[in-house]
Amino acid sequence: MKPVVAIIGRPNVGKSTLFNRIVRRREAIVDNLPGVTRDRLYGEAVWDERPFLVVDTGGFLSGDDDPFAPHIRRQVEQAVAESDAVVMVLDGRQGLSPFDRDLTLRLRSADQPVFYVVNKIDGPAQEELLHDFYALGLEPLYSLSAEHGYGVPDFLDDLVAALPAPQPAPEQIDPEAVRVAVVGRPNAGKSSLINRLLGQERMVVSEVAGTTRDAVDTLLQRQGRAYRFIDTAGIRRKAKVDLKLEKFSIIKALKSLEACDVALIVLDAEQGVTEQDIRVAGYAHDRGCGAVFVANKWDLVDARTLTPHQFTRELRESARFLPHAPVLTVSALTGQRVAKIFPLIDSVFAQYTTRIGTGVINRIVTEAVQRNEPSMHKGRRLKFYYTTQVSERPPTFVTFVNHPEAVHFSYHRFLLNQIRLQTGLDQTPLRLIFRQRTGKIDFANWKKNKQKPKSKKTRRKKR
Ligand SMILES: Nc1nc2c(ncn2[C@@H]2O[C@H](COP(=O)(O)OP(=O)(O)OP(=O)(O)O)[C@@H](O)[C@H]2O)c(=O)[nH]1
Ligand SMILES: Nc1nc2c(ncn2[C@@H]2O[C@H](COP(=O)(O)OP(=O)(O)OP(=O)(O)O)[C@@H](O)[C@H]2O)c(=O)[nH]1
Repeated sequence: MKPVVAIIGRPNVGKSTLFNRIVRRREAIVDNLPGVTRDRLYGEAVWDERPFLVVDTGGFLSGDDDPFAPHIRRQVEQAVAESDAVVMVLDGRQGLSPFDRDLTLRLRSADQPVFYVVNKIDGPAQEELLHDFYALGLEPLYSLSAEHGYGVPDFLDDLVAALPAPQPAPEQIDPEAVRVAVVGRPNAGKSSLINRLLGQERMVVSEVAGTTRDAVDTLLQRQGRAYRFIDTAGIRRKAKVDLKLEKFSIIKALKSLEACDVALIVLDAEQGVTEQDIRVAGYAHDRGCGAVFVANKWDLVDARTLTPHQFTRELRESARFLPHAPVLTVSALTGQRVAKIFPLIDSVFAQYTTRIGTGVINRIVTEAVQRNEPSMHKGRRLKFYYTTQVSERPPTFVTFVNHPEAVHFSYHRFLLNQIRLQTGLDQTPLRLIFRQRTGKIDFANWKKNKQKPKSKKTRRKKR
């Protein structure tokens, strides 16, 4: 699992510029489907072969919010508490503000490593702007230019060195259990739903140390199968004491999604589909986990004005990037249809972990290509040589092509839809990756070739 780095600081110091610089190289390649551009508060980054997630907390606030407003303080404090490292950005041109002093005092008691970054130092000549910051005794202090990149590599070297050691992938921690994340905006009914789910039948429920930092998971057995509800022990207890301190936490949601197989995305059906719901769904999409939309509070919906069918259509329209997530309308309050959730988790999980034999997938793609040939590329025909499943969670296929970069996204989508249709995998995300392959493939030795890629020299000879 990837560690999370939170970027904090007052408005306009350059948090989003720094964020973009850190994640830029990755962002361009993560999404290949159109219509998925969303306003992102977080991104994946890799430095020195260490992957991590970066969260731009500036996105939590609107531009002119008073930095001393209690809700903003709380957001920042929460971000600090939940991340694995904190980057506090300061403005080298504006100097220190009361807000900076206040925040740095609070950060002294943080458990995580804190990096102080003085931004807008666009070259060595400007280092003298740093005196004030040194005087405050901030350590470690980095001067850099997020805009131009000056000083950024050194800073990143130290940042990744301070991150916790990479954790084993969740499926290795707990190979038996289905890991479930329950996410959704505040007040959607997550805790009510969890309590209703866990109370619905005779189940052995226990709390275990979490798969994410500082979290306590809920473990349960149901009909001979184990489920791990990630970071939910706190949510359950909170409902009992009715303590409503916590607000929406993007970092918590991200971490739970990182660690899960199946996400229950809880919505408040009475409120309709909101932007925040779609944002949460977007995280699930990015993560590539299985997902189920749980439209809660259905008891409050007037059946004459909104049918489950209409609600589903509205949701599908807004979350087009998750067409495979089943939608279920429930009421945590009355228990209506809550019993259908576990069977849905099971069927999504089964698809999410499916393996399709090479012969089968290869035939599906070959036939699809024969039926609907791709357009030419620079006067040459695109050739699809061979398809195989390379991993599951989610099922991921690689197709070898003579010109991978020339496959149009609509053709990519066509092939994915064909795979969906022919395999019946309609409830899980699927991935299809195109790889370069020139000339004919040696089927018998394909596996061997994959492990030991041919040297450039022999490949050139083949052409
Ligand atoms: N000269 C200089 N300007 C910078 C640098 N980094 C950011 N800026 C400028 O500072 C301004 C604010 O940058 P943002 O990245 O939007 O700041 P932010 O902290 O995300 O702001 P909020 O979204 O309001 O929280 C922009 O006009 C940037 O162009 C830098 O390294 N040098
Ligand atoms: N009518 C009705 N009310 C519900 C239902 N589920 C939850 N509620 C109410 O909605 C409110 C929020 O429920 P919670 O379970 O605390 O929601 P949550 O998503 O855990 O909230 P946060 O802690 O803010 O994230 C409470 O007043 C619940 O009683 C439901 O199915 N029907």
